[in-house]
Amino acid sequence: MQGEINVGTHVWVGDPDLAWTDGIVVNIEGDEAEIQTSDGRMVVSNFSKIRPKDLEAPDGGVDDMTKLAYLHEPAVLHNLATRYGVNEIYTYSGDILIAVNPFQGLPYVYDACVMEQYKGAALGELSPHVFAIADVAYREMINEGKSNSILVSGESGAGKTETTKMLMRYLAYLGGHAGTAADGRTIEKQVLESNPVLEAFGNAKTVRNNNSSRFGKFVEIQFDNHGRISGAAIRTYLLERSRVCQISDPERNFHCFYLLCAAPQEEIERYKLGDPKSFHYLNQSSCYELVGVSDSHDYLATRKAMDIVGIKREEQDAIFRIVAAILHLGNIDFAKGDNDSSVVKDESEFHFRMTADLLMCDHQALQNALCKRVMVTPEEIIMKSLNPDAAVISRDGLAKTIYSRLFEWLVDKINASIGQDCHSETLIGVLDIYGFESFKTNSFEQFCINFTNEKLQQHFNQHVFKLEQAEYRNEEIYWSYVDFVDNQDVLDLIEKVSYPTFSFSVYSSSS
Ligand SMILES: Nc1ncnc2c1ncn2[C@@H]1O[C@H](COP(=O)(O)OP(=O)(O)OP(=O)(O)O)[C@@H](O)[C@H]1O
Repeated sequence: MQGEINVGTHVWVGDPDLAWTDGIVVNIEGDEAEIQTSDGRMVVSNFSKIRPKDLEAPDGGVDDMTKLAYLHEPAVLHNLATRYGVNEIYTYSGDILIAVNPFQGLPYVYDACVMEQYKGAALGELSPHVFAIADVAYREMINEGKSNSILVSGESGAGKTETTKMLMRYLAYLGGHAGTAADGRTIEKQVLESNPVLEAFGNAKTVRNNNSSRFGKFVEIQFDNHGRISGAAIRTYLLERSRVCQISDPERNFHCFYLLCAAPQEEIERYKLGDPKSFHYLNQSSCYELVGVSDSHDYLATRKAMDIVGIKREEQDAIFRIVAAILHLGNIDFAKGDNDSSVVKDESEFHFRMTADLLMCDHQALQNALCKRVMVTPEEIIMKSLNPDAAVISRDGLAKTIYSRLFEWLVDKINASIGQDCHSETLIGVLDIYGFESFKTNSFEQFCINFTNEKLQQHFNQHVFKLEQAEYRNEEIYWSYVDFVDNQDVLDLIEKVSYPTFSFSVYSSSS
């Protein structure tokens, strides 16, 4: 790189605030260059943070990164920023589509005329678009008779879920109107309409996104021999269970808790709810409301969406009964009993009774589940009393388990209502999954999320670098080897671990 850069060369130089800024090299000494930046500053930088700038790059950027003279970070970022400046949010990098979140409605980008234009157009014939990717997946499925998957990846708030919705809308447009539910609703409509229900129970406000999906989703759209949608299934992964009992400022718990606290008065009274501030699972953060969002409106909208996806009124009542039970459960505190055991504190008695009543379970059974641990050995079953701290862990374990089972039940219910086509031989899958996460404190959940992403990255590396380069080598084509970070060793370390076998199993009654 250093050889390409001389005094007078136009370059990009690393900048702590802007990531990269452009300028001209005015002096070189050893490993360092002095650069006059285009915003009038003089900076000195090591060559490792300097990249050559292509002066012939078109003013409006290029629609495919492979057309860039230099394919380095500042060139890629500059190209995306230039295009974003003229509302071009999509750019190709070969046959991969990069989407930059516009954070504003762009109806003209997604309307019916645009869908019609992309129908059957070859990739690259029209401007980069998410519809073009869906179109290729669909055409290849029809022409080659094989299933395809589209992977939507990116960090939180990047726009994965919105992109997934656009993909689904376009696939529904291409393959719509084959199977209909008994009441005349099409399968594709039911899949799209399941979004508000999944979002109410699986989404939450985070620091980066007011409506962040706290689960991964793989939607399978099944097609018949004529290329028409004949069934669908939604599979979910890695629900962030820990959020049920632990939230940090200024985040919120899953939306459904706040929706229920803003339900009509009659329901509030039925479930003995009230101000969200009075519930431990909600008041660990000072954020209760979202700007521009009405929880009471969204509660009614969620009920309506549940009607649409075929969840009966009595089932809906049962769902919200469980949501209310979890809120009461979180308010149960424990005092020290005899011999290092714990008992429910007197002031929590009301919440304890409400939890048992709403879960329709025996009071003593709930007390045991919270305050005792059952250990099963080959010889006997041992009941061990828990101290108050352990009982709190047990309580939170129960809340997380009930919530994640409720979520799984909802997904199963939606799937049963949409219906799968067991005769379908081809499908298009759309995977919308969290990107890499790295927080101040990382837990097992981050480990699972990052491991999944590392596996997906490896799949990408395998196809984009390894197989491609192997083919060049076989065909003796001259190319310059692309160096990339290969974390296969890390994956092997995790995946090939052999677990010791235990001679007895431990069963905790609450998890
Ligand atoms: N194509 C788009 N057009 C308009 N607005 C968009 C678009 N993509 C994203 N947004 C806006 O950005 C917000 C965040 O997007 P989205 O929820 O899709 O992100 P995400 O990558 O799925 O995040 P998370 O991983 O946290 O769930 C959306 O609520 C929407 O306001």
